Amino acid sequence: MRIAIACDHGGFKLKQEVLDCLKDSGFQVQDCGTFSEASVDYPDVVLPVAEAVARGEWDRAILLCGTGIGVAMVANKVPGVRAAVAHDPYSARHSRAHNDANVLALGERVVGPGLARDIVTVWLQTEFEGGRHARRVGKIAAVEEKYAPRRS
Ligand SMILES: O=C(CO)[C@H](O)[C@H](O)[C@H](O)COP(=O)(O)O
Repeated sequence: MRIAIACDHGGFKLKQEVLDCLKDSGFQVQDCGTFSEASVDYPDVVLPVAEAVARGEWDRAILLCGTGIGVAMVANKVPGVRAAVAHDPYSARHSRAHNDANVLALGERVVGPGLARDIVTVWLQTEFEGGRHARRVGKIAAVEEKYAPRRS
């Protein structure tokens, strides 16, 4: 599985923790920044990663900021991205099983490193269940299509 990870300054420390967790578990992960705690604007860092997920260059991405909310808002503007803010393992598991989330958003100011490790682990291990959930995810794609710019 090809995984990218990115954060703003508010998620920098937790990104390092999650990177260690992924490497400990044998995952290969590309660190897409930011690379220090200097203040940056989260849309600048996470939009290129979300676009790469939509193009299929990454199977999954993990995005971090202070709350997880800003990075998820940006990522969900990109057609084809389904970003889930999940701060408990139950939500993380169901964001995969039911929503086929391809981006996980985490907030360093919300969860501690131990819980974040559990969340990331279950999120990466859970498969999409398909079935009735595929129909619903298809309807999310239909919403994207409805609001896509018309090409003539
Ligand atoms: O975008 C966010 C909220 O959804 C993130 O939490 C940011 O990390 C946060 O807004 C950054 O705040 P700061 O006061 O500039 O550190």
